Amino acid sequence: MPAAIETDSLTKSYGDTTALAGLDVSIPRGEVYGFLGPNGAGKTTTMRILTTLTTPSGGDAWVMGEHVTDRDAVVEHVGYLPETPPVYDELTAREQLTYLADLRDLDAAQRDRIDPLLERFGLADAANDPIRTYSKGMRQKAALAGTVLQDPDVIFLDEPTSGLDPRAARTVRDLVADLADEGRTVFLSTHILPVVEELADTVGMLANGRLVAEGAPADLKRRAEASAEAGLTGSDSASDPTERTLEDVFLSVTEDHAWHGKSAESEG
Ligand SMILES: Nc1ncnc2c1ncn2[C@@H]1O[C@H](COP(=O)(O)OP(=O)(O)OP(=O)(O)O)[C@@H](O)[C@H]1O
Repeated sequence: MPAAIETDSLTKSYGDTTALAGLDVSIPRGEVYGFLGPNGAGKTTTMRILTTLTTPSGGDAWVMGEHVTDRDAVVEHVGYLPETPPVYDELTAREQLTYLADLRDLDAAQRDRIDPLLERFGLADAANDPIRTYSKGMRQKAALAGTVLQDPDVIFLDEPTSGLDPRAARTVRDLVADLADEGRTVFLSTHILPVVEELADTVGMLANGRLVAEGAPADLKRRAEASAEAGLTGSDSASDPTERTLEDVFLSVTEDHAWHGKSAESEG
């Protein structure tokens, strides 16, 4: 059975800027993969390639065994929640989901998911109110409902909790955990380390378009502890190696790779 997501030496350039410099990942079905990286590392570019919104410059990528150049085959399998929720202020949540169902030519069985989804995402009472009256968390939930409407196998989420208050962020994290429990593959891009520590089975750390570390969150922390004890890495935030966090790992591996291309600072 093919992996949910597979990339082989995937590259993407925009003019002189190298966004991806040879990405190799293999993500089994049903896994929550936390994709971490500083600004400009290439996270959004990766998700846009894997959802067929942009084409790679080189290398290969497959989603559920379908090559990303076969747009019709890939879109059947994927849902994508971009960083800015794609919702229309003047529509109600129910109208937004119906509009998406029309746009994607969904069948009656898929349309029957609209009401249960509104219920599940806590939007049933507000389903007939215009989205412009929603809080940020409600907007994000409406967008996430749209992402899973066609029952995708693989869900790509770009910073799904960014800008939400703690309660709304908790709700979105719980919904992501539920989606994973249903056996879907979740590709979760974020800067927010506690979110991946809580949700991810595997974490991939990206810097300058390359994967610089990969493993289970606990394994990455153990590796960081071991290298700290050996005096190999230094981070101010964890003088006690037993208290190393994923953040320390993230900071040390992304710093080590800063010389590969443009530095984070030069991105503006
Ligand atoms: N459409 C584009 N045209 C030109 N350059 C682009 C374009 N999209 C991305 N880039 C560049 O490619 C690099 C990777 O960008 P990308 O958006 O994939 O990073 P990211 O990891 O998602 O960053 P962030 O965390 O800030 O969203 C950056 O240097 C960015 O400026």
